[in-house]
Amino acid sequence: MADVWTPDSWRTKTLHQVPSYPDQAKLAQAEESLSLSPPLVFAGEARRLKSALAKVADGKAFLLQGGDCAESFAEFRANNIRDTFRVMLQMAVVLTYGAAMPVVKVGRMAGQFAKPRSADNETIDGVTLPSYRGDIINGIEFTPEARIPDPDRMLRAYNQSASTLNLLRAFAQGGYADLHKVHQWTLGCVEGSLQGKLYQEMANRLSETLAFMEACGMTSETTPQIRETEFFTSHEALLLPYEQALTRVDSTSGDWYDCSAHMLWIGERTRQLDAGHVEFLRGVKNPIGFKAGPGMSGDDLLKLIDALNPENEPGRLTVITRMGAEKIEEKLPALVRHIQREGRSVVWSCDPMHANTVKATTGYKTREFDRILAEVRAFFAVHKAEGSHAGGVHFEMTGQDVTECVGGMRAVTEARLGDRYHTHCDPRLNANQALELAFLIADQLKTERLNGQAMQRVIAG
Ligand SMILES: O=C[C@H](O)[C@H](O)COP(=O)(O)O
Ligand SMILES: C=C(OP(=O)(O)O)C(=O)O
Repeated sequence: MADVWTPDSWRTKTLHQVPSYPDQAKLAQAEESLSLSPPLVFAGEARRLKSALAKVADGKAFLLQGGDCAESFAEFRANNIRDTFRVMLQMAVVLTYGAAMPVVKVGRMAGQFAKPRSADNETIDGVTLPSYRGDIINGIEFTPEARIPDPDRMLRAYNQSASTLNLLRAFAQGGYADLHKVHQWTLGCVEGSLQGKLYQEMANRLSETLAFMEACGMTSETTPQIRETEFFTSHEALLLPYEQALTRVDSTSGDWYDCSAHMLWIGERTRQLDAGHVEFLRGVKNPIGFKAGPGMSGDDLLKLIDALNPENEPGRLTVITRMGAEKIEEKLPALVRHIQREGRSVVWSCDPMHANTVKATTGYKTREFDRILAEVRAFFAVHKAEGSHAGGVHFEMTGQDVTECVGGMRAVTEARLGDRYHTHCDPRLNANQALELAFLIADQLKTERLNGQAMQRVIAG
């Protein structure tokens, strides 16, 4: 790894999953245009998220990270943004209730466009074309023209991210997220389901509490925590020309921040220690994460942690494990032990989506809700056994009533996958499935909290 980091030092490294643009002059123009455009987030916000994540690392808060697998130009609608935001709010309320601790909300939104792929090419009916890599790179249409990487797509993704972020900020701070509106966040597709009913009951209890607090003088006007919420954005920092172009020096601290999102992560396919993505992210001061799949050894994990967070700063690093329901109990304990033994501070988060992808007999890429649940349950069990904090979850989900993952209480069956299968890449949880998971996690967090209290009583004698 080069000693001196610069925003472009990644260019001297091996690159995985970054496209070669045939039109280099157009690429340079797009990068120039982005580098002259306003940042999407500012450094102070990224620092606030880092402080919030430091509390997660310390066992005093919980991270909820979720949103689209791949944002797309075609699905860019205010209602889609609002509905995903609503489900995130609902999940956060459910989790806050269970955990009795703050929930840090981070969307896979306003920038989650680029996708790493398992194969470079795709073949349909004997025709082979380059794979689709997300709307920021090429088009999903199966034509030779659409699949050519086009640098102008970066500008469109930037503009869409700016509008999305603008709306998210308005929702989070403009009154929509006021806790008095807890009943109104319910989506039509959730009404009448068991999780919808559970949510209504919890919302009723919350309303009573708010009425009590109001009687004590704490209202939306007096208490910003009731009136508004903090909502952060994140995406996989895959397309490095785009990330570099949005990287700026913060005038307050003199440090570099990638201002395309508050938090960035490195994917499972691009976390090689000596390659470009690790090189780029080690130099920006945002809170960052990386995915850890079942092939990760304790030593590899430690090396990556030390490369990305040499000062062991709490909140800087989130390890997003994605082991698969079958492997997590075998693989995760050793990693947790190793990191505890070496005294590193990380947020442990569970992505139960990416190692549980299967192909349905109908040909659709899907995930079984039961396996997602099983990975989440095992994640909590392992952390409980190792005495560490199960810090967060990371989901691909949407507020839309899609049929992409099979199972759940309002079961999506394999035969119905085709009804509303809209994802541009991987299958997402729909609103009902996401809320069902939130209730399960809330139960786990409640158990963790009550066990902790019991332990405190024993220690106190
Ligand atoms: O979302 C993540 C990846 O891009 C995705 O799982 C890769 O999918 P593929 O195996 O279809 O390329
Ligand atoms: C590609 C992703 O995940 P992973 O790197 O874990 O496969 C993702 O989260 O979109």
